Amino acid sequence: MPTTVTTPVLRTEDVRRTFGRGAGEVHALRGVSVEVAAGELLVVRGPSGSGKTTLLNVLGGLDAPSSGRVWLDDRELTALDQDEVLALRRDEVGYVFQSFGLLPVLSAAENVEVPLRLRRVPPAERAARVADALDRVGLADHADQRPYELSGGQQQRVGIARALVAAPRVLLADEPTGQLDTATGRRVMDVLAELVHTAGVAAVVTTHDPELVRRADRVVDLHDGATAEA
Ligand SMILES: Nc1ncnc2c1ncn2[C@@H]1O[C@H](COP(=O)(O)OP(=O)(O)OP(=O)(O)O)[C@@H](O)[C@H]1O
Repeated sequence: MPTTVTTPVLRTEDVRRTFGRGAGEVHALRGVSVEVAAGELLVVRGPSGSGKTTLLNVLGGLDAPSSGRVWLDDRELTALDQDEVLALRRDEVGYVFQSFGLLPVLSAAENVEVPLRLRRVPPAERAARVADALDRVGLADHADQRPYELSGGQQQRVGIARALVAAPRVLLADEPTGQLDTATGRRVMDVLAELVHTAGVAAVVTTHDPELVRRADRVVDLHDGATAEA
């Protein structure tokens, strides 16, 4: 039987993150080693204050660990300078935010288009990719509506389309269903999980929702900044 070797796209090695000093020191991450492969949905679960957001920030290059290393493919994020990390983030990482993070003056299509403009994709290609991304999240008929004209679940699906439109290697989502009612959150999570699998993106999603965990390929529990595989 041939064995399938899945090389991780994103990986941390003994990452520690300490905030403050002396008596006020907080050890947000205490030696976290995680990895996620292409097409894999890794859910990071943990109580409030366990270090989930800190871990996502470190994975996405928004924050640097106090020690340890982060790799995106064969590039060590923790060894790059700020401009290189910025470029990598722009080109290879998509984010989904708990509060959707859509620009209120832009239509759904224009919101989804933003990452393509940042990458200087030509207009005709932008239009085709935006239409395809909206179609994939089931919002082809809502392209011209502004965020306030959409439900919470629809807004988050726009957020997912925007995160994936530029075909990033990595998708990071911090409690993406945290602002949605349970049923809507689960439908949004179905869309997210399916797109992660079809797009082959390496995804890390934090959550409290036990149902969301069910859609994960792998679950890591975080407690006081330390991990245990569930
Ligand atoms: N910039 C910072 N300065 C000081 N302490 C911080 C900072 N960011 C996070 N922390 C602390 O690190 C710990 C982990 O925080 P983090 O936000 O990563 O937890 P979380 O699991 O995402 O929590 P929640 O589920 O409430 O969002 C907490 O004790 C928090 O107070």
